[in-house]
Amino acid sequence: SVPGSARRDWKPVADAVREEYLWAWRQYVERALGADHIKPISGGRGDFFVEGHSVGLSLVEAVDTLWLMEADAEVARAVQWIVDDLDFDIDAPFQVFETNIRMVGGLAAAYHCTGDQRLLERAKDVADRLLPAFTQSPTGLPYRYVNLATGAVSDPETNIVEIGTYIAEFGVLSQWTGDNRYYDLAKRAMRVAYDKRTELGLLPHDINAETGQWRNRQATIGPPGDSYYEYLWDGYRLFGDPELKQWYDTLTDAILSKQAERHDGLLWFPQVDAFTGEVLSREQSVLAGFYAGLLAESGHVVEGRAYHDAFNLVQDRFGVIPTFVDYSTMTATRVDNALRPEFADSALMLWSATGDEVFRERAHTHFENMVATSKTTYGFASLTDVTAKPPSQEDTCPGYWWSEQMKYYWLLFSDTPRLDYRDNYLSTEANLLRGARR
Ligand SMILES: O=C1NC[C@H](CO)[C@@H](O)[C@@H]1O
Ligand SMILES: [Ca+2]
Repeated sequence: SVPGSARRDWKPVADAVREEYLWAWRQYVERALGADHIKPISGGRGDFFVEGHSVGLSLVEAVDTLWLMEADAEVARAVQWIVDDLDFDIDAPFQVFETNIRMVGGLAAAYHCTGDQRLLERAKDVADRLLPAFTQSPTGLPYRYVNLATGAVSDPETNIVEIGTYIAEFGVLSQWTGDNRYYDLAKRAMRVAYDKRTELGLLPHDINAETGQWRNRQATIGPPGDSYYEYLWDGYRLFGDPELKQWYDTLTDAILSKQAERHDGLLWFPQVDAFTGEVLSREQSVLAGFYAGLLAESGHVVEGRAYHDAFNLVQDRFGVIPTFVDYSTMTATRVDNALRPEFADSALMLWSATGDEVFRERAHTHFENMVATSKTTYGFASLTDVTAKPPSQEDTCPGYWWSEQMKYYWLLFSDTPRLDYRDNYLSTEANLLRGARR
């Protein structure tokens, strides 16, 4: 790490992050309180899960971020809305994966930060409404959708992300309520996929929840493979389960030996055929950038650094990382970017693992470029073309913006007393489930 004298004073950057965030929060409260999304260009309201049935997504995603920023009046306002107006008894199909990482996770994090028991009750309420997706499944792999009011399940054509990204949120619910059902259902689904790994030790990414059959041959560490691997490690980190670590290590060793590739001196992870190892595509999703942080925190620091170096070259080249780049030609094959947080996510993880200032510098560039390209009338907008001059915006702000990159920047630059920097856990949606210091 850098000697103290050379260490930059990051407080002005932390202040700027907090100022931008509280400005955006005021626009949301004034114009879209209770809506899943604010429309940042028009100031309108938008639904995420189900048209006409907002569940206050951006507000739920914001609570722990506001708390970490010591914006306690804003926290109280958000909690009041949740207690008074959030009702999950909605006769419509909700996507199980997205509802878990955003709503169960957001409410669980809000409870962890504030200690308000009513928030744990809400987290349990919505999690209980998701359970039929698991208990109705003949394989234990959850269906993709469940009706929150009737428990009717639908769509078995799923993937390893949507069957395998529950153990962090379900595991803390089991810990905090004493009911092991949540943990056991989440782990069982992960085991089913792991036990179907190929001879090469790789996993295809699409699977049928009713038959347990793989639906494709391609393996990826990007979507929809990414958070399955992330949650194997996270489940071990949070709950000490040695089986999860063994599954993670087995799959990660296979990925590093059969799904990693050096190109122009940089480390990349192509999509490969899980059964033969043949390279199928050298496109890299911006979402795959999380993997640099996961490798670093799980003991593969050299590879984690190298993968972040690769994405940093893309950030330097484009300013804002395109949704897909082909690393063999360094061209953008999809030029949009929906305010994706992964580069900042892994910068925080790598800074935590190494103490190396370079990761704060890279995250600072990510913050500055986001403000310069996404800030608009009533908030921050997703980009439709990062290569346009100036980059073009669309009238949407995703819920994860309220939970992810602004929190990563704040934790990187503020040294807030509200976080135990030595022992904490952020979920794949950056929900703080361990390490709040009240
Ligand atoms: O794991 C996730 N995947 C997609 C979103 C961010 O790109 C977000 O919901 C979360 O980080
Ligand atoms: Ca994530």
